[in-house]
Amino acid sequence: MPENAVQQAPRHDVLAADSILYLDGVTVSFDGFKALNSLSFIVRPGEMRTIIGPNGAGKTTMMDVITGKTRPDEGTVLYDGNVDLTKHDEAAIANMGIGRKFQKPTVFENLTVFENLELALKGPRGTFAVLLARLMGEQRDRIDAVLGTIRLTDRAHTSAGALSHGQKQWLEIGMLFAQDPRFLMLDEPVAGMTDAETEQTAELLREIARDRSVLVVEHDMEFVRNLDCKVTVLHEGSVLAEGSLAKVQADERVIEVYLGR
Ligand SMILES: Nc1ncnc2c1ncn2[C@@H]1O[C@H](COP(=O)(O)OP(=O)(O)OP(=O)(O)O)[C@@H](O)[C@H]1O
Repeated sequence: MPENAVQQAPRHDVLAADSILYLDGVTVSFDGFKALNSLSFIVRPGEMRTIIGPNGAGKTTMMDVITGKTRPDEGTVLYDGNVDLTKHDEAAIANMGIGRKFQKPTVFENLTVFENLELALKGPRGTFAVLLARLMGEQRDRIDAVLGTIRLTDRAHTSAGALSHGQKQWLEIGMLFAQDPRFLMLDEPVAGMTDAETEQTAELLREIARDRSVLVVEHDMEFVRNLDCKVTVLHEGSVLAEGSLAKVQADERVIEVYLGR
């Protein structure tokens, strides 16, 4: 190579540099069927992103790849610009600050709201034994702050089992938020919520997203509109369209495979 030639950086180094999540050409096959088919998209630090798409588009598989539950057959999955997530297991990835909320709430019904948050704060996947340890003042303040964010301050000493479905979802979001993740993924957080709860959930997620990255998989278009962020449309394991909700809603291909049905 001539002495003054500029060496071309690999594409992913350039594009990944300013990303919290970078997927490039990610393929996952199940018995020859491609659940993800060269999936590529980028989430910037501090960004909130919604992922929409018909059933079977690959949304769950995508989250499984990010959290280390499923290994891709091909492709690049980088966190924070340079951490190759395909080389780490689920526990290590959770410890890096990637939180995932599954569709159904899994709070401890017999414990109070406060105790649930206390467990979440005492360490990932905390045990009951840690309840015996005294809370530091700082942790108490953190729980109080989280209670405010998830709109459950006045339910702090109610048992979680007595909460409405929507409030249980908020509590679980709070349990993840308490651990201060840098990147939070939520799977259909408003499924089964009332309209009022759905609206409040959009508000609380926008608050949470002020100082972290959030990725929301969702079908409820009114909720997606309220989140007011960039939307990525998945179809057959790849990105079909990306942009503002208005832009993807006007896309003929999106209407055909998803919205128009
Ligand atoms: N473990 C598996 N073995 C075989 N096929 C699978 C497996 N997991 C997912 N699939 C298939 O891969 C495709 C993508 O599934 P995935 O669950 O990721 O889609 P999705 O977008 O999350 O759908 P939904 O909105 O219904 O949850 C589907 O056709 C599904 O049947």
